[in-house]
Amino acid sequence: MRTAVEQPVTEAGPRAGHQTWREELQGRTVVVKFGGNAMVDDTLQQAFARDVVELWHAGLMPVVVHGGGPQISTMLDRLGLESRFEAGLRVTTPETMDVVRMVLTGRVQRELVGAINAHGPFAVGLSGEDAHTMTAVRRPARVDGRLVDIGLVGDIVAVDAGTVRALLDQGRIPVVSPVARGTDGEVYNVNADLAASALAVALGADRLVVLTDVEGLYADWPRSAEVIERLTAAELGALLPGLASGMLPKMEGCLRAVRAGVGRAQVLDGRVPHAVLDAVLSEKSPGTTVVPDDVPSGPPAGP
Ligand SMILES: Nc1ncnc2c1ncn2[C@@H]1O[C@H](COP(=O)(O)OP(=O)(O)O)[C@@H](O)[C@H]1O
Ligand SMILES: CC(=O)N[C@@H](CCC(=O)OP(=O)(O)O)C(=O)O
Repeated sequence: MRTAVEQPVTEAGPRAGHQTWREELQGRTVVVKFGGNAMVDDTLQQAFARDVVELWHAGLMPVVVHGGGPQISTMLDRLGLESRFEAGLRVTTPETMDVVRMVLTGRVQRELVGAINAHGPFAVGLSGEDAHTMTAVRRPARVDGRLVDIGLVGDIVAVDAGTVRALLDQGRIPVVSPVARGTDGEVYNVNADLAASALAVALGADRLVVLTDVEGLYADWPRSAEVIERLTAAELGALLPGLASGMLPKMEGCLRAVRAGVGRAQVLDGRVPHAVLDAVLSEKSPGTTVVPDDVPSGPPAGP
């Protein structure tokens, strides 16, 4: 059971149109992945921080997993190092890994923790490395049917959610960086969508919400901007091999989550102010929603 943090928040409160706040929201865990592309706009980052605090006030237990791909690329560029991706995953040399760790845990996570804590003593930042929260093994990328070595990129094989759960029980909002300890003693760079998915599964979360810089999964990207509003895990499984770039790990994360018991996974446009709040607290279901195979078709009801 969650205990209240000491300092009450005074400025955050219900937004108009959210009369659907209900008893059933109490105590639900929602893992929110905040993508690096949505983070480059400072106003959006402040709005996101406020939304997360509002979710907390509504009785939910939000957990944030952040990205930072563009921020890593900018820093690599400044240092004269190359940014290269295979199947949406960054090719990570030991030199790159130092920069990834520094930017994600040292800068992006700190900024987000600061933005949330402008509303009260809520956020506590941690890296997937801390207290064995995330353990990974080296993963290659699949490119044109071949497995390609991409260096220190990890796939999560174990999550110890104890520290995150303890923070939630204390009334905190954990902010987690997607860096993992390897079973071989190395430190691994983990795609943030896949890290959020693994954490959502380990926490038995009700929802995984992924904020990005497009409206959702486009059916025929880049030719058309028609968003797929809802699909089952089986339908997504069939589409997955045809997906490209950043959308591939994102949808792979959604698929893994709903297959492993998360109630639903949503990909939303993080450029829309308060997207996460509208998606979680109202019946509206923008973006793309992935549901388990046994959920009947039609608009999803409630959280
Ligand atoms: N089918 C698709 N639908 C939508 N976006 C797609 C699709 N395929 C590839 N993309 C690309 O994926 C990008 C989102 O992934 P990414 O850049 O990794 O974002 P984030 O930083 O939020 O994780 C979009 O901006 C778009 O360029
Ligand atoms: C292996 C891998 O690709 N890791 C990502 C980690 C950050 C991330 O995923 O950030 P976004 O969510 O903003 O894309 C990277 O190095 O860019």
